[in-house]
Amino acid sequence: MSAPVLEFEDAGLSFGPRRLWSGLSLRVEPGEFVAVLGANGSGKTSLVRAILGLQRLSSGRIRLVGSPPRRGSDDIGYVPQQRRIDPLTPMRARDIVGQGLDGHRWGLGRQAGRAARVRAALESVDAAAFADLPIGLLSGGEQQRVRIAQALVADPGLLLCDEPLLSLDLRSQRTITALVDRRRREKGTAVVFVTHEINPVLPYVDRVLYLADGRFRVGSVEEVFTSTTMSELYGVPVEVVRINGRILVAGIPQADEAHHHENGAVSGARRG
Ligand SMILES: Nc1ncnc2c1ncn2[C@@H]1O[C@H](COP(=O)(O)OP(=O)(O)OP(=O)(O)O)[C@@H](O)[C@H]1O
Repeated sequence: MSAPVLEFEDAGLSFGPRRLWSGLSLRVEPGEFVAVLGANGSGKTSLVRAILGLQRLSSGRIRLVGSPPRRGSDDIGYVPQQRRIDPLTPMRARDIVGQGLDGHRWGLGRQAGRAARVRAALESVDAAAFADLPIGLLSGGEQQRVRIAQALVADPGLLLCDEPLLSLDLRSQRTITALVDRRRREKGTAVVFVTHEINPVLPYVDRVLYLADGRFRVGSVEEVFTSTTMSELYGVPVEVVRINGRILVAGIPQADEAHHHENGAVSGARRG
């Protein structure tokens, strides 16, 4: 078996008396697509911060290509939560992608080599056509493709995405998820993809890490998205049904119908 790109060993994180998760063991292999789901406040972003070396664990350890996480690691391409960029931002798409090389081993190379890398990264997300456009003038979905190109330009072993689909329409969601899938298939890049909505990633996910109420479950979609597992995780009856290939989850405590259920799906929850 190949060495894991990312490994959690009996990892735990608590803030004071509040336990987000503990006893988490997980190996993410090259090319694997792992979706991280859970209610608001369940600890998804804290998990991302721990992988980035920005948050110390309370127990256990994380290994990234065999080493402890550290800030600015070459091994991670990070896509932060989607947010609109100011239309007046003067940078071009290619400048944004080039920032992904700053501080990396590729960043100091010849200018021609750098330009070729940036071009290849933009092509890999089908964004070459807007390389010279100001980033602020692109649509939300186009901006997100540029962010993914920035994350991939230094050729990391792990693509770490924190809710990259937020505020994107269904078509853009499909484009982004398909591009991420293509990358991991072609280059073996492992993917950890935080999302509150399983349906957009359903065709691609190998495993799910679902966080809830200090508990978690790791497994295939079929293993995690069952009424039994979800009811155990939340400690109340939760119903999971499949309709037309989509997963609907009903009964998560204090679900905020308005906040998280775009596309008609019910799979998130907001805890007050
Ligand atoms: N540095 C910190 N100190 C104390 N509590 C923290 C700290 N960071 C996060 N928390 C708490 O830990 C919990 C989990 O936060 P986190 O942002 O990881 O959740 P999340 O699953 O990403 O939520 P959301 O879906 O709303 O983004 C929250 O209750 C948060 O207030």
